[in-house]
Amino acid sequence: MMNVVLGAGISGLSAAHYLLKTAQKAVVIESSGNLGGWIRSVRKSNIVFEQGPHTVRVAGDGGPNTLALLEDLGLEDRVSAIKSDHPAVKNRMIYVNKHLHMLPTSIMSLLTTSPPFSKPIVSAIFQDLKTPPKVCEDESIHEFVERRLGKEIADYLITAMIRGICAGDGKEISVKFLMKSLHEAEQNHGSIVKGIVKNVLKKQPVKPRLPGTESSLYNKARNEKWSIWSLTGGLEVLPTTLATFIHKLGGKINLNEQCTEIKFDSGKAIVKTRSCTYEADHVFSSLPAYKVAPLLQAQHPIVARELASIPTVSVAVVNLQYEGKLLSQEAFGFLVPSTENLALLGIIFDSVCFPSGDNTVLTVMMGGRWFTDFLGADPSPQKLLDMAVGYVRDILKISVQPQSHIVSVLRDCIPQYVVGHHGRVARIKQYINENKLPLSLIGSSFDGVGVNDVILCARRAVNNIHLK
Ligand SMILES: Cc1cc2nc3c(=O)[nH]c(=O)nc-3n(C[C@H](O)[C@H](O)[C@H](O)COP(=O)(O)OP(=O)(O)OC[C@H]3O[C@@H](n4cnc5c(N)ncnc54)[C@H](O)[C@@H]3O)c2cc1C
Ligand SMILES: C=Cc1c2[nH]c(c1C)Cc1[nH]c(c(CCC(=O)O)c1C)Cc1[nH]c(c(C)c1CCC(=O)O)Cc1[nH]c(c(C)c1C=C)C2
Repeated sequence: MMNVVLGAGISGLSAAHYLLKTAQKAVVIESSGNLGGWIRSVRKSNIVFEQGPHTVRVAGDGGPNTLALLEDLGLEDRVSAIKSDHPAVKNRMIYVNKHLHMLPTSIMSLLTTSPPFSKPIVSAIFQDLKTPPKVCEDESIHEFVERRLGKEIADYLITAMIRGICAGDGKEISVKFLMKSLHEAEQNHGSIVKGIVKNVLKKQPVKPRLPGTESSLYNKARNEKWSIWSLTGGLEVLPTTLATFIHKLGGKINLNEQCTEIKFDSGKAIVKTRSCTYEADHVFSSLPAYKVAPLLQAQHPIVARELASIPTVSVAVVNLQYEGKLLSQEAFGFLVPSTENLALLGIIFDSVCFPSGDNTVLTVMMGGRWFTDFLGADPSPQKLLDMAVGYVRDILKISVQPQSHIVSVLRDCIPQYVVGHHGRVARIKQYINENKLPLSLIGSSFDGVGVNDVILCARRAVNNIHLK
């Protein structure tokens, strides 16, 4: 079987790897001159600055799968793990009313009142139990949490979390993005608490693990209680190592080649680029939905319209390095809820997460859903640097100038799973199935925005064409 994979980000490279491992052929077509898509690690002054993802989670459906991939690639010794008792895991803060507040983590802290909350978090349980259910297919995560758990939790916790995962607005993002099971609990049992209790009492069948996702590395991660990890040299080591394996297994990666059209004829796919036409048995597209839409427009305008309506947001990322240990809090970083009305989304304390010598390393993230409102259409690197340094000075009280910095604008880097997203994705998949198109849509626009999600999605897509 000849397969064309569009995009050499982590999804496209993973799909090619899985295809080649099952003795299929794969050619990867990438429009830019780089591997890894949004995974970008830049070494400067002997420090690795991450412009995209910083860490990957061990937990969740995709966690074991990614660790199995690392083991397959021989990257076990490069893993830099952060255990669950590390301050970067335990301590997360939010910035509210011009102050940083540690989020409650222990049972005790849930029982006591601590600012910015006016009641103990545990009181949300009573609100949930006394609130009648609202029957609905989907709604915003803010609306759901405000109704069931209270306005403060929705305003402070939920909007911050949504900014820290998809740089989006909690009032637009679907409840199913992060709280699918809690939404189902309300729909099926009338409240979150009742749903959770019923599920605990009803013996849940053990979810079978996807074959091939077992690994000694995951067992080690479990035994040693890893929570998140990165790689020595930066996360970009993962896509570059994948590319080496793809070449070794006989696959091809064509950089600087942009796909311009996909057509289907007699069960085959015709993929056009500016310089070439490829005939393939199957196409795996890992491009963001808004970039796949025009490629399908001529032959499949209905699905193209659905794809084009999955929005994205841009994020300005400013990496900063200061001499000396200047942070007064040991934490992963802090997030800014939407209530604060700031361009700043949050700051990651990289030097708390990973050893960085006698330096303070920070990543300032700005814009997201509010990019043009606060930063304008095309902010200059100097403006973004000044804003980032200003936030660090005002909030973290670090008033010296950074020794080095990198400013980047990540255009349309994170898809937004707005209310109705899951229905839209189901319709797109149904269209592809009904029309028997030899096409798999993978990447972060559809079934999860994290690194684990997109690698797992690539694996499932490759497994699925085997079954057809
Ligand atoms: C700022 C930021 C922080 C993040 N932090 C985390 C984190 O901490 N943890 C985590 O798990 N995840 C994080 N993520 C998410 C993670 O980075 C993404 O899920 C992942 O990188 C998406 O990979 P992908 O391969 O699906 O897409 P992409 O990386 O977008 O790759 C798609 C590729 O397709 C190419 N392409 C586009 N158009 C064409 C065309 N017409 N023809 C050929 N090629 C084309 C692009 O150049 C690109 O290389 C973060 C993302 C961002 C932006
Ligand atoms: C401020 C902006 C952003 C920060 N990180 C991201 C953005 C847009 C992107 C991102 N972060 C996470 C993921 C998903 C990973 C997954 O689901 O596997 C993505 C796409 C992980 C994450 N980061 C934070 C949280 C609460 C999560 C969810 C999972 C987890 O608990 O690890 C918090 C957080 N992100 C940022 C900051 C400054 C911050 C908190 C202090 C930056």
